[in-house]
Amino acid sequence: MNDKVFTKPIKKQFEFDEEVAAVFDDMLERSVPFYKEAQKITEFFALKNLNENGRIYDLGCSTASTLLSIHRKLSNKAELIGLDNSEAMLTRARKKCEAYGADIEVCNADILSYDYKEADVFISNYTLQFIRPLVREELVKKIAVSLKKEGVFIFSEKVISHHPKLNKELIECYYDFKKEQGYSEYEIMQKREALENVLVPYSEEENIKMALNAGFSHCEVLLRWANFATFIAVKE
Ligand SMILES: Nc1ncnc2c1ncn2[C@@H]1O[C@H](C[S@+](CC[C@H]([NH3+])C(=O)[O-])CC(=O)[O-])[C@@H](O)[C@H]1O
Ligand SMILES: O=C(O)C(=O)Cc1ccccc1
Repeated sequence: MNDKVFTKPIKKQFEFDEEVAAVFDDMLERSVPFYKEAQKITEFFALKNLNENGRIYDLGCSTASTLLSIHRKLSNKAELIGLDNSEAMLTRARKKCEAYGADIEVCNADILSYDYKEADVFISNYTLQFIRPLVREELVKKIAVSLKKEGVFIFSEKVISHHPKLNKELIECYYDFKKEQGYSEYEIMQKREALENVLVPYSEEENIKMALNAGFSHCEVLLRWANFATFIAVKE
């Protein structure tokens, strides 16, 4: 279904409710530049770092698109676990997994309080940005602790620049992208307002610092387009 969520006046802050979940795959593909490329690069590095009988967690899995793309390429036995706290998203995730006959576990859980088992790979695409900064750092520490030695954490985020002029231009560049995707100026402004204080982006440097502070030995960018980036953090 096509995303028309912000064509009418908004009454509340942005939420991952039934209305958003129903159009979510279209919303993401039209709202995140190079979404499919970010998914492909996530899939590549996830598979490279997954051992036989290993485990991958996807935090904020939404409709399970990323885990399904990994599942399609999987040649060894592994446990794929998707976590999300929106039942509306998980209903769609389960339907898709069933349709593809994919053995993926999807759980309704808060990624902040979940009791993680040891894993080879953690993924969290466009989700940390919705976690309050103070607890965001704690979550990344928890991920680092739960990873095996040499395990990786792949995450994607909307990013800001601390150079005011450049930041303004990055946002302008992104709004041009959204217009090209068929969103009207009204929809763009409505969504911007709904996301205020809900989506809190860090800069590229702040994301890398956060990973290093959390115990990762290395973190770098795999892909960046204007204000969207995909990172990989490695645990030694
Ligand atoms: N505390 C939380 N606990 C669990 N889930 C949460 C929490 N907070 C938010 N979520 C969930 O995180 C997801 C973020 S969307 C991820 C896209 C996906 N990764 C993709 O690549 O297709 C990103 C976006 O919409 O920009 C939503 O499904 C929320 O319900
Ligand atoms: O659409 C936007 O304005 C964004 O910042 C990206 C996004 C994509 C999907 C849900 C929330 C934010």
